Amino acid sequence: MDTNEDLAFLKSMVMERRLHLLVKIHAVLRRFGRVNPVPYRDNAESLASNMSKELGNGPDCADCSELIHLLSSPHVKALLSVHDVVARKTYDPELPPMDGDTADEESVRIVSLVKSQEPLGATLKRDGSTGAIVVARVMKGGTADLTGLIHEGDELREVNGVPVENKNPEEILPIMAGTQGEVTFKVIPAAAAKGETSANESKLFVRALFDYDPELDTATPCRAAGLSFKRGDVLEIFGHDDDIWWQARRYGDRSPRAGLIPTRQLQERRVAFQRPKALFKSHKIQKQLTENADYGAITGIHIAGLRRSFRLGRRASRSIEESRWKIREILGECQAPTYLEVAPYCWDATQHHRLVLLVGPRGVGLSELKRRLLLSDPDHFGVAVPYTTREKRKEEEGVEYYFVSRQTFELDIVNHKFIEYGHHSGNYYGISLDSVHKVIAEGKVCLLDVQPHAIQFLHTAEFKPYVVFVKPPSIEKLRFSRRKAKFIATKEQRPTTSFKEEDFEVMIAEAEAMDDQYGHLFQKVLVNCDIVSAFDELRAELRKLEGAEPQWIPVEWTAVPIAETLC
Ligand SMILES: Nc1ncnc2c1ncn2[C@@H]1O[C@H](COP(=O)(O)OP(=O)(O)OP(=O)(O)O)[C@@H](O)[C@H]1O
Repeated sequence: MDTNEDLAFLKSMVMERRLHLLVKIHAVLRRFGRVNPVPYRDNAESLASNMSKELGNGPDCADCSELIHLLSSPHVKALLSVHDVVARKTYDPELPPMDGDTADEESVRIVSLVKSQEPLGATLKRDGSTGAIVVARVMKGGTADLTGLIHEGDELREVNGVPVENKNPEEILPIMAGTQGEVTFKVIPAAAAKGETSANESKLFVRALFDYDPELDTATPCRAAGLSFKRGDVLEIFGHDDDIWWQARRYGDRSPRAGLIPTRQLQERRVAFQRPKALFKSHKIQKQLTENADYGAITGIHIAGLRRSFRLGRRASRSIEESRWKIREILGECQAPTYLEVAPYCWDATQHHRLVLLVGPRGVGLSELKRRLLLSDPDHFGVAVPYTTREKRKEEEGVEYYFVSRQTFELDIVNHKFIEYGHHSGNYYGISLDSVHKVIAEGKVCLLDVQPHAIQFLHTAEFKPYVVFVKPPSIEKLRFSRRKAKFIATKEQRPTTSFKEEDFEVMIAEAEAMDDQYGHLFQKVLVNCDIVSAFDELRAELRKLEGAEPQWIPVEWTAVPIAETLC
């Protein structure tokens, strides 16, 4: 028993008079079942009728009159009729033949539902053409749905004996509110209700890529029936044949009742209206990124993928993929972030690990978190070794860098081998897909910090990327937590410097811009305030990827092609 509401519902149910009568009938039937009585005859009804007639034709007598009166009472007649049915074991009802006049008559259904504190889970509307009150929606998992007695399109004639013709839907609610427990409806069933549809509905799970609050939605047909959700929530969708409103339930919610949410089409149309604003914002931020392209951070440790020169270089120029993404966005070709169809996925040891992508504004602590993960378990985590065209010093090939010629590097750029690349002090630096493949092939979790535009490039069934967005805390907490931290200085050789107020402001602005533009691609948002807690949280989150609990991943990543035969 979860809530007081459930208790109240159970109490009202066990106090129902009809339930008591049913229990009594059950007890009596069980008693008689044990005796196993055999019917003496199966025509008690006609026998009683004949007897009444004969007694009526006979002499007057008080006892005879009383018996005639008794046998002609509807209850006794009904009892004898039921007796005959049971004796003959002919339980299928025999319907009277339909004559021409009654064939077109409306069939009326009386439906009785037991009401708890919760709404019954159906929305009503007034039919524009007929003025009738009809059931607009039956919310999945609500009381009305669970009984199977009320269907979409049913026309309401009476509620608790009160006719509802010419009433507005809002006037009907008080009629129901006045009663405790049972609510009775007189309905004309919708034609569609005669066929069962819900059992065959296919299940659809989506991840919401935006926040939704029905209270703020002026277009919703019924605010009270709306379902609020946050970006990242997994939703189970029912009745997805409606173009405007879906019924949905948040996965893992205890309430079985579904709520209304905008459909993908509706949300895409809404986003299309907002797009020019988003574009303007992202351009502004992009300018900031370029102006501040020299920032980096110090790790003090020489692990591949954490080298300062690479990190400085990667920011100096935009990758080809970024340019493409930008162009697509400007042309409005990219899909509006609405819902992503997802399916449950469980990693097992026979598969490669998912790629872990860390994104965040400059200086937020991506390298620090990566470094701590590597040190915590070097056999489990790995980072992709970058490629460079600079001269090899006292380094080992493939440990800190792969050293390649300028010509090879440029060919690889043309062949889209780089996830990201950049220029620093006249040399190219870049992370190639080959480096990522190598780490994955070693059976390790590949940790990669990328600019967010690169996520799309890696969003494939092969990598199944798990994207962690590392964001800064409030500016006050940043000032306090970073007071001893050193930030990589510029390439003009100031080796290290402390964070300045301006760095914090840029960090927060960049984080907001990233969240606005790419937030729908993030699976985890990690606030890096205290480094120890942030690391622990990240470590725990990454452990979950290998746990028994299913992860929700895009459905196309799980699709196994079904072989077809040409005949
Ligand atoms: N939570 C934290 N508390 C205090 N110092 C931190 C925290 N997180 C990171 N730092 C420090 O801040 C500095 C910058 O961090 P880091 O180098 O990891 O940034 P980054 O996100 O990799 O950015 P970039 O790639 O631009 O260097 C480092 O000195 C790091 O040790």
